[in-house]
Amino acid sequence: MNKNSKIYVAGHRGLVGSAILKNLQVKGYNNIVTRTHKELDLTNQVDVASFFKEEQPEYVFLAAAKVGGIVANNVYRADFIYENMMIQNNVIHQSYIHNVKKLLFLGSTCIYPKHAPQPMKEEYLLTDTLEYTNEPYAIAKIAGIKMCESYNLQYGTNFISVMPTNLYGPNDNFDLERSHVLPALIRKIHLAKLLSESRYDAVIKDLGVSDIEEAKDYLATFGVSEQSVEIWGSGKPKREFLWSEDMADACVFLMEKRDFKDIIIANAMKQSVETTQKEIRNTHINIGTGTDVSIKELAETIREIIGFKGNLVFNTEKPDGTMRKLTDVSKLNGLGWKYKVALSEGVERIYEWYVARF
Ligand SMILES: NC(=O)C1=CN([C@@H]2O[C@H](COP(=O)(O)OP(=O)(O)OC[C@H]3O[C@@H](n4cnc5c(N)ncnc54)[C@H](OP(=O)(O)O)[C@@H]3O)[C@@H](O)[C@H]2O)C=CC1
Ligand SMILES: C[C@H]1O[C@H](OP(=O)(O)OP(=O)(O)OC[C@H]2O[C@@H](n3cnc4c(=O)[nH]c(N)nc43)[C@H](O)[C@@H]2O)[C@@H](O)[C@@H](O)C1=O
Repeated sequence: MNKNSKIYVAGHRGLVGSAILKNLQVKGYNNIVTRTHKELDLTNQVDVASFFKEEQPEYVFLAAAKVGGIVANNVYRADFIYENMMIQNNVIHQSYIHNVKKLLFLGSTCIYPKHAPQPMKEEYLLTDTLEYTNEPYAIAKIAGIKMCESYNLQYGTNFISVMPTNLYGPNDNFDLERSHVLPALIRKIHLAKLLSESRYDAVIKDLGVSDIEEAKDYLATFGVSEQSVEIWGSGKPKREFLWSEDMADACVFLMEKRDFKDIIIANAMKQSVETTQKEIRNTHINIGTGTDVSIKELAETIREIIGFKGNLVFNTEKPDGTMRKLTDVSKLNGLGWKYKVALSEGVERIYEWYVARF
């Protein structure tokens, strides 16, 4: 990519897309194309084809997707599989039709088997069954990886796939039902603290309701009160969290440095056919920190940073999901990239961002 290359960032207002856009702008890329969801619905085949014909982007970051936490994935199963498959089919296929030089597809570590050995290496893909709560989303993501791989092999395209761990940062979704754990706990614990300090105007404003009784009733449905905050599940599952701006930096780094064709050619030159085929099946790359914490530890860190004195109550009626999904990041580290923002620093930053924003 050179600084004048035409780059399309799909999903540029989301958690990851907004961080990729910022990273590219800071690095001096000056020919970036974007469309909001309202301007271009990526599930619409005809509209996506017209967009590519009109704009002819040279590089594509595919950060638009239907995304949500464990309950959203479990409840809106049809939406997760349908929308994600439609978005990625349209964008990947049109990128091939319009000779896009390189595309970066974002998968997720939930593509790996529920009981994969830890830490999870790229080669564990498709070796066992998936976690059921997010199976439709994971199957869509696996189809995306295989689509990139298949187009590369059949048509000689240069489409690369990355598998990020759980992400958090500015422009995240803070919805109490549909979001991921980290933004959900930031908001729940923040609101509990405001209640405990009788800062009712701030609670009403945050929730957009008309009075404090309505706010308290609503929060009670999520187990939030001045004395305590409900944490879903047992608190025992472990998760690995990566700051979204580090994630964006890794994406731009890989887009600049990594080529599918080079990997294939290099491997074919030096290895047996069998090893080359194995490598072709594992061209996706994990993006993460390589360290994880339990949900209980995460909740305690957030409670301490926010300064809430109440209790954390674990609701085991809610799903735990995968007990552990730690990435093996040796491939990424070997290419020369490592994360910068530690979890405690990231939680402080996102809490500041949340308070300033809301
Ligand atoms: N967040 C996480 O922890 C993780 C995310 N990922 C992956 O990273 C990528 C980005 O996720 P993230 O930034 O968190 O998601 P967000 O929900 O924050 O952003 C998704 C973006 O996609 C846009 N979008 C969704 N549907 C459509 C559509 N039909 N047409 C056009 N635009 C659409 C959204 O627009 P709008 O808001 O207007 O609908 C939004 O800008 C996804 O592929 C996700 O699977 C992978 C692992 C972890
Ligand atoms: C990124 C990843 O995100 C999803 O997977 P997940 O990691 O299981 O997602 P999560 O962040 O929602 O939960 C992590 C853990 O935390 C617990 N937990 C506690 N209390 C709250 C809570 O209040 N909200 C949420 N959401 N979870 C909570 C929750 O019960 C679980 O044990 C995938 O569906 C898929 O989208 C995907 O790839």
